[in-house]
Amino acid sequence: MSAAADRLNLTSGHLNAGRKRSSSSVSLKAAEKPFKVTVIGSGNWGTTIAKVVAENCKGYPEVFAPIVQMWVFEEEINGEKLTEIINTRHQNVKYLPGITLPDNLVANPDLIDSVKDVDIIVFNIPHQFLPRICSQLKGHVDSHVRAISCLKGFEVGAKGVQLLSSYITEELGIQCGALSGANIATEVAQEHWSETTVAYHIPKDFRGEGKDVDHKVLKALFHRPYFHVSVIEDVAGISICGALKKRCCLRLWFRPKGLGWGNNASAAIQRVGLGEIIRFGQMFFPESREETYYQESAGVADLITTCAGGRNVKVARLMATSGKDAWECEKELLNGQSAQGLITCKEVHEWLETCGSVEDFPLFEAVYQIVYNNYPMKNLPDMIEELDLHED
Ligand SMILES: NC(=O)C1=CN([C@@H]2O[C@H](COP(=O)(O)OP(=O)(O)OC[C@H]3O[C@@H](n4cnc5c(N)ncnc54)[C@H](O)[C@@H]3O)[C@@H](O)[C@H]2O)C=CC1
Ligand SMILES: O=C(CO)COP(=O)(O)O
Repeated sequence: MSAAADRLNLTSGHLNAGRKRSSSSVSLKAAEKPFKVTVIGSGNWGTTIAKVVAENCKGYPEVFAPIVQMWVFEEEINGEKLTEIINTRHQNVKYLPGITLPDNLVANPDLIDSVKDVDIIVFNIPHQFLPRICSQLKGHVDSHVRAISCLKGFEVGAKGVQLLSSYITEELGIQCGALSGANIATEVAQEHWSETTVAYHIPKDFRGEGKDVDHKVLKALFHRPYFHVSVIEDVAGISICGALKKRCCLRLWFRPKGLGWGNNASAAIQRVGLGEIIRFGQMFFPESREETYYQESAGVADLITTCAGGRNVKVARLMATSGKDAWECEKELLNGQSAQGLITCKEVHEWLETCGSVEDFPLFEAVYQIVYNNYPMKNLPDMIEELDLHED
């Protein structure tokens, strides 16, 4: 293949050097052996990202193998296996109804088989299932494999609070970046324009352009005309935003409306929440960059969209208006999907308690007390105020 012919032009997007956007096309070297991609997870976001990835794998056969495997936690829907429904009718009728999936996306219920000979794994499951998935994958994933985590959450355990990408790297011995943004899954699935942020560090054992995953390959894998990708280095920054915005703050965002308060109250809570997210990053992940919170889709933009229409907000709204507990509301509203804010809220509280830092995060703590100890929501302003006074 000639030097000119073995390079592809990605003209629809911009690859970022730091935050400098370039509107010029990106030249991508054809892969020596097209990268084989597997998506682990088939929920609302898992299926959406699998659709995006499968479209691009079909579109760039010089870079990616055309068939994309999607590992599905098998279940029966009206007597039919979900994998069979996806592979024959090309729809995930339970988690992403009404969206036609590309026919090169193959649902596979066998986790180990789905990662056979794979080069790139895209993790996309609710974070509470990650430890079990990783323990099953151990020994079945070669160290040359690269990964991207689309999960939003932390792993909190004996080692403290860990990014999920770092957890995957530690458990499986593979380089892992992250994808996070203002991305309500159904909007992306319907191809309504959205932005996202991918963050990835090129590892020391990088094997070279055309042989290994770099920022251009990741851009080609995730960028669509309706899904614009910026690729940066700050894995910690985008992961912290994704985990904390909905887990610990967001649930409150809709509460003001549930309580009959207005936009001013919502804005106040978002302001305090953003401050606490940044403080959390600075305290526990000093490598994260403050500008990521303001400039990237994964930062304040995700905060805004999730407050406006995310699942955690819907759960919070029902809690506020019905008086039911969070888990009842999750069950009633989400048909098997997960409002993971409920779990992260507790995990973060326990971690802050261990560190003696609860008082540095009055809003996070107020959310925890409301969800787990039935503190009245209407006391929120005072709870934040009181804790502020404590600080003084
Ligand atoms: N849905 C959304 O709009 C967005 C979600 N995210 C994040 O993406 C990640 C994945 O979320 P979704 O795909 O929306 O999941 P989801 O909330 O739709 O969860 C359902 C998924 O969990 C699976 N599941 C149930 N029990 C399981 C088990 N025991 N083991 C393994 N899997 C099991 C189900 O089969 C299904 O695929 C989460 O971290 C979420 O925070 C990020 C951006 C947008
Ligand atoms: O992460 C999301 C949007 O970016 C979706 O948040 P929810 O899980 O609250 O729906």
